[in-house]
Amino acid sequence: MTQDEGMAIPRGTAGTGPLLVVAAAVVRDGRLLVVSKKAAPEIFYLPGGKPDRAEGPVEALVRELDEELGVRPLEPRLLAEVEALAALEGVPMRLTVFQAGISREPRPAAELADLRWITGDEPDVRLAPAVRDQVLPLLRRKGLIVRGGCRT
Ligand SMILES: Nc1nc2c([nH]c(=O)n2[C@H]2C[C@H](O)[C@@H](COP(=O)(O)OP(=O)(O)OP(=O)(O)O)O2)c(=O)[nH]1
Repeated sequence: MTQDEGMAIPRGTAGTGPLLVVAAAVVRDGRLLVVSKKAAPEIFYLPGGKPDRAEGPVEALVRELDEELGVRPLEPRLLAEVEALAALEGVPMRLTVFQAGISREPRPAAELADLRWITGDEPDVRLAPAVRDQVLPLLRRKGLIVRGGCRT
């Protein structure tokens, strides 16, 4: 084994520090787009994932949204940097959230178990802690997510 192989750096980390993840907050008609993956179908969170090595955050966002939903993010703008435990790995995570539109109706890839547009009040949707405790409250404070959604 070479030294490089022995010290392989996991995707989404710089070797130390939190797991780095980028994700999109896509809001339509007062509802937030969340997905679940077949690996953990009971947990919903924002579409996105771990940047590949040397990939910038927006670059990673573009790739992940294409892979997961077959869409392009429109006018992505930084919404928040959130620190929480990663829903799947259970390790410290830094989630960079971009608010964005999407270029077309999402087409969920095979790795996804489900896709929902939520207000956060759905009793059957269990959200990742970062989304439940930080992203959703922020979007509510901004008036973007409303109870019951909105029709406009
Ligand atoms: N995409 C995303 N991941 C989140 C959110 N909240 C949260 O805890 N996570 C966690 C779930 C996982 O532990 C980790 C991201 O994993 P992932 O499975 O989405 O990443 P990935 O697409 O790069 O997947 P992989 O290549 O490792 O299979 O971050 C969120 O809102 N969006």
